[in-house]
Amino acid sequence: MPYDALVLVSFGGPERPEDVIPFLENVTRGRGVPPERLAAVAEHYYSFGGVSPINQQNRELMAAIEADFSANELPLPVYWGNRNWHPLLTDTVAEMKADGVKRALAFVTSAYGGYSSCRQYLEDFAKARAAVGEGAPVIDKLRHFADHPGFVSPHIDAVRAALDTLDPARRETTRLVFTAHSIPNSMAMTAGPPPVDPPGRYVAQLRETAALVAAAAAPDLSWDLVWQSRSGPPSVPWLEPDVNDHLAALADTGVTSVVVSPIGFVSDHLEVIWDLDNEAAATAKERGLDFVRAATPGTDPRFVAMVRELVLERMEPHPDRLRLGTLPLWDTCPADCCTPPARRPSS
Ligand SMILES: CC1=C(CCC(=O)O)c2cc3nc(cc4[nH]c(cc5[nH]c(cc1n2)c(C)c5CCC(=O)O)c(CCC(=O)O)c4C)C(CCC(=O)O)=C3C
Ligand SMILES: [Fe+2]
Repeated sequence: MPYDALVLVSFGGPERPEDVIPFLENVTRGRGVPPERLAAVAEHYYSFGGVSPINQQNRELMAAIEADFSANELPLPVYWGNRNWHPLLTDTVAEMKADGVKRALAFVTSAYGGYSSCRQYLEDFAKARAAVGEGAPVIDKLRHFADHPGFVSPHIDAVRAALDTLDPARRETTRLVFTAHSIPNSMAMTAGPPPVDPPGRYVAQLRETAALVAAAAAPDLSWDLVWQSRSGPPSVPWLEPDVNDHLAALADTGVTSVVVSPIGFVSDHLEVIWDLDNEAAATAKERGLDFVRAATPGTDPRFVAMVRELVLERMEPHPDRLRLGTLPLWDTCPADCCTPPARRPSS
């Protein structure tokens, strides 16, 4: 077997109030995020006792992957490391080296292309390996899974289940609203291998996934793809419309009910439970919209099995790709894919 471990790599989040600010500093170092935005986001974390749910969700995902590997006789140990908070990827890579791991596959908890969602993770691998030095394992990232049935099917079922809670008499004025993390327009325009076709790989993949989920879950309903959790200085343009503005606009055109499906994410982390369950839900209420947020894959068995399928696929010489979409796909990103944004001096 050419690989001897799997490493789960994620964003990371604080689990104690005193870790919130150091975590936010790690996330935003050199990114030009204004202090007012940071202070506001710190409050979102404090309102949950300073505990982001993301680490516990990754512990559960890791346990589910281990159980699935073992049930399917795939003898790979599973590790977990984060970009921004403990367990930090560098410490994990050091542990992997100490355990004698030579060559690992990485499953990143982000389905799509783009700098923040893909290339920055490759940079995280390189930084961690450089810090560990001689003998650090090689780390190969598994492919984008935006259109993998193990990711799309749980989203389809979640949208169906959400729709089932809404008033069927209002079906004709019900709308599906898919959301993903906003990114700067400039980052969207460089997402993918050059020359990047507009609107960039991140947006193109999200549109394709949204279309797949909508077509299967509710072909009779209209849908939109909108953006959430905008960061950065107000002067820098990010993908729009924001989900809150969009909900208000929908209410003005006679929509009565919305299912909000966070297809940009794999679990109910803080961006989901604050920005949607709290903020977007409040916007909907203010505008008199019936609102229901669809679930994320989390530890859905199909999503967990997908990780194994991606690993096995990667070990095949001529892999048969399990996928529902048609956008170009590759195992190894070209070196000039998703160019990093210009760095801003840290404040
Ligand atoms: C594309 C994308 C994903 C999806 C792909 C992936 O999952 O990787 C994602 C996920 C997440 N983003 C998260 C949290 C944050 N993101 C921030 C800031 C930023 N995100 C960006 C993009 C993305 N972010 C960008 C371009 C910035 C500006 C700074 C920069 O240029 O890098 C900030 C700073 C404060 C602020 O919001 O301004 C925080 C706290 C959490 C953890 C939630 C938890 O704790 O449960 C998760 C999963
Ligand atoms: Fe983010």
